[in-house]
Amino acid sequence: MTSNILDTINSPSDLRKLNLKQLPDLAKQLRQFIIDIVATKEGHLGASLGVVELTIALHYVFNTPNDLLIWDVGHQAYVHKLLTNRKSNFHSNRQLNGISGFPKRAESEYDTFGTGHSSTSISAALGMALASQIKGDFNKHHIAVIGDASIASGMAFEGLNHAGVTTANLLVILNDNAIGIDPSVGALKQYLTNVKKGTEKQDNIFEALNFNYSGPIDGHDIFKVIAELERLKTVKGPKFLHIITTKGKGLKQAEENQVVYHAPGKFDAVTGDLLPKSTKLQAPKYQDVFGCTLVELARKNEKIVGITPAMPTGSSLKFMMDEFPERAFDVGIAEQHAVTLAAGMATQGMIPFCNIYSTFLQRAYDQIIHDVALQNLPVIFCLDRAGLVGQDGATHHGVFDIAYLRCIPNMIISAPRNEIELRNMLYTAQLGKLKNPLAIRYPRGRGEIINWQIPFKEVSIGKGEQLKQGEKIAILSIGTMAKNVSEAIAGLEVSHFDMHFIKPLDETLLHSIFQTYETIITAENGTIIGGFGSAIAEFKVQHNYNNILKIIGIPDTFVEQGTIEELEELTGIGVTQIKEVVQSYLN
Ligand SMILES: Cc1ncc(C[n+]2csc(CCOP(=O)(O)OP(=O)(O)O)c2C)c(N)n1
Ligand SMILES: CC(=O)[C@@H](O)[C@H](O)COP(=O)(O)O
Ligand SMILES: [Mg+2]
Repeated sequence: MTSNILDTINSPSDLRKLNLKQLPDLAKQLRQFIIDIVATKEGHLGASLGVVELTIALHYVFNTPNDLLIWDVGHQAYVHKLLTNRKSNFHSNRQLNGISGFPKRAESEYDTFGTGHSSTSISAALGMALASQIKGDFNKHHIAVIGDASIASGMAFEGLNHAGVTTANLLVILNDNAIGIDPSVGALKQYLTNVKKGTEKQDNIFEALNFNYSGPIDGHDIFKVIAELERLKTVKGPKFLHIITTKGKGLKQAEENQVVYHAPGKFDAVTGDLLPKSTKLQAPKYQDVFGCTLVELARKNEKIVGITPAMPTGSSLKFMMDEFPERAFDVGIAEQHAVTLAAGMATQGMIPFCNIYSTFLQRAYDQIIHDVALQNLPVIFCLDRAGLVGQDGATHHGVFDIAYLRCIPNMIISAPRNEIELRNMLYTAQLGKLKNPLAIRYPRGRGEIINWQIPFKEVSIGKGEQLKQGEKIAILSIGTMAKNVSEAIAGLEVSHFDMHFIKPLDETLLHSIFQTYETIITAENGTIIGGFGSAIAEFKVQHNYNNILKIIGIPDTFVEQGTIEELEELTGIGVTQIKEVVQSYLN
């Protein structure tokens, strides 16, 4: 019976006391630890199982935290966290007041750079390496671990391009498991496949960029990885180590179903089987309302094209990709490219539905302005995961899109309050009457309507509606915040309006509201700064109204991880908090 080595390990200095022969057992124990925790606490499983040996080797060979290690995306950093003093509180991973699901500088000195969005590690590691050079610290190593999908993103190439003309002590480790969340795509994927097969005839592209390339080596052979890392420690300048791993390594189901086990939800730690899904009839996930509706529409409208930057499953664009592979594109982790690709298509009369999570669309901000809005091209941005997303935390909450889109001329910004409204907005967007870029924001998770696939109805752009009649106070909500509002004001003599659009505002309705009610409250699942409430405040000022105005939204702070209910309460947009605000104006 092998002793439990993991019990004796809390930090890399403990790890470095082990002899090589003990490391395979440690790897086994780390794998089981992660499986046991993620099986009940949920989280990202496959990626961490794929880098157990690599993570041990890195902390074994390099003098972390003096040597600086960055995990690209960081969803694969669970082993890293277990080996850097966070084993005892790893059960709090991704939970309110617990540890983050991604590396976070404030959490540990070993988390040298916060990640969560992909493809940042090379630039950050190069920045650290050049800083070390400037400071004359020539003994420090700077290591970026980046996956095969993440290295295909533009920003990663920008980092490689710069590093290749420096003498920085930088080691880029490509963790090549041939998959992102969904299978990786593109010419680089084909190139890497050929390199692994030994059939690549072209020059090595990383050597062509002046990197000292080594590999590909088996990323699960801990002795080989350690030996290669030891060798690379003595090599000067930018280095590139190509390792081959299996996502989900060590758990049969995770290896065989890598897409699902990227983040499987709860599962049986012993058998590896997913827990049975509830058989109760449930409202659909918003992503499925998007995915199924787009297929329905695409069957009748040949101009519809769908685009996703590496999230076919997460966005449910996979349904259209399956049925219309010639009109639905996974462009890889390339949000900037996705937006301008859509713009190009729109110039040719196509109707592009560009589906990008709210948080990931942040990466393509100039493309939205420069390539789409300035040319007033009718691109339809489907912002999934808009609002608080829950356990992914601060790097992933889609709370900035209202503010970052609202200031852009020509933009139309809609926020359907439920699944039927989302369907109708998608339907309206492809009628050919749209002359502007349109953003449709909707949340992560399920809606509330079981029978949502009903006949389409055209939406009147820029029009709001009254949902409830009351006196003195009017509460204006946007999007699915309507649900919290209607629960909060149940039984109260308060009027409730769903404004449907953040831009353009329904000014006719707003004038009537400001001329009828003393107090106006706004509610949104987005930042107070620059959001929907700010737009209403601007309207109030521009038209010299003196009504009382209270804005309910996400405060000016980064919101950590937790359940959506916990975070709504924490940020003041939960039912109880909204009710307290309303009642304070009723008394
Ligand atoms: C900018 C950005 N876009 C999309 C995502 C969503 N995402 C998280 S992990 C992932 C796939 C990463 O694949 P890879 O780099 O190969 O790492 P692996 O999971 O295989 O270890 C994607 C697309 C993200 N985190 N950041
Ligand atoms: C790590 C990462 O960025 C993605 O896996 C993200 O967590 C997906 O979010 P959803 O689970 O909302 O699709
Ligand atoms: Mg990968």
